Amino acid sequence: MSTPAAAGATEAAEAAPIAARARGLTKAYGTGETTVLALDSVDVDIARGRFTAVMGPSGSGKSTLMHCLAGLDSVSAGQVWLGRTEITGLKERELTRLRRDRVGFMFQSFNLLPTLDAAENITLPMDIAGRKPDQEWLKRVIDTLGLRDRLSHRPAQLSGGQQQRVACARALASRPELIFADEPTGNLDSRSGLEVLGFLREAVDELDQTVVMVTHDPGAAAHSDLVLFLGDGRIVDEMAEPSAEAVLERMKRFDTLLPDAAHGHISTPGHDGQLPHAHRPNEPFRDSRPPDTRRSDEG
Ligand SMILES: Nc1ncnc2c1ncn2[C@@H]1O[C@H](COP(=O)(O)OP(=O)(O)OP(=O)(O)O)[C@@H](O)[C@H]1O
Repeated sequence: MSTPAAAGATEAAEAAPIAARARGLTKAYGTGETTVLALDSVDVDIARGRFTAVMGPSGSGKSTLMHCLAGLDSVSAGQVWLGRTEITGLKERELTRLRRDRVGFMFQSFNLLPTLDAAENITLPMDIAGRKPDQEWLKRVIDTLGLRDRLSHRPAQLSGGQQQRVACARALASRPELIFADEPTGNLDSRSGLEVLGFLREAVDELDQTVVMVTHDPGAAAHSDLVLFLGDGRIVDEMAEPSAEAVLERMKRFDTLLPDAAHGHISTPGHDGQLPHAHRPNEPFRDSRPPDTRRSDEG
């Protein structure tokens, strides 16, 4: 199903296993004087089998980047590939099929259907696609997430953490090439959030899945292999093997100076010296564990 343009990227994709790639990705909202440049010529490679976190101040373009990489939003300029398939230029029907077959999504709001029980919610995307779940895989996902005795419960009968675990299982059920998680722990208490992060980590380490997670939380980002930092619609930095402390320190730098290369000057961000969302009173993860123990208490 590759387009001719995607065929050109095939060799590169084979040389370096990437799950998603963007080149010159630009996204503008609105027109004329009200135009907002949400993404400004972003080049990014999402490595296969890795856990990538996307961080940055509020309005820096995190969600837009995720939506464009996932084919949920159109781009204004540039190219995006999912695996070897160039998705920019695909028709909506092709995009829908591609998302359904190859991408898993987890959102802060869970997006579970209230009339279906947990088991039905987990397999819904596959049912819609007319695909039979791999029962062995499904069993593993359900057991790892501790959902075995909750399968017949509807969302209203589940706690927030359990609902998010169902959403996590749904994202994983079809063994997608790439899982996008948008603030997956945002609505969870500390313990449930750690569980979900632990499972995403395990999905990468044990099940060879690829995860891209947008988060405001340095502690959550510390579960990733690589943090991409967005500022003003550009990737301004990255950090491998992050610790919560190092991510927090990097985020603090957004509070003082933001390079505004597009306009050739340094500007201050438009908020009041607070980390965007990172100082939320209910923020569950930051500094909660020493970096050297961050993977041992999960699973
Ligand atoms: N549908 C839209 N129409 C107009 N502007 C938009 C739209 N969606 C996003 N934007 C603007 O694009 C910029 C990037 O938004 P985006 O939601 O990607 O940022 P973010 O980093 O995810 O922010 P947050 O951390 O607050 O969720 C912002 O200036 C935002 O106001």
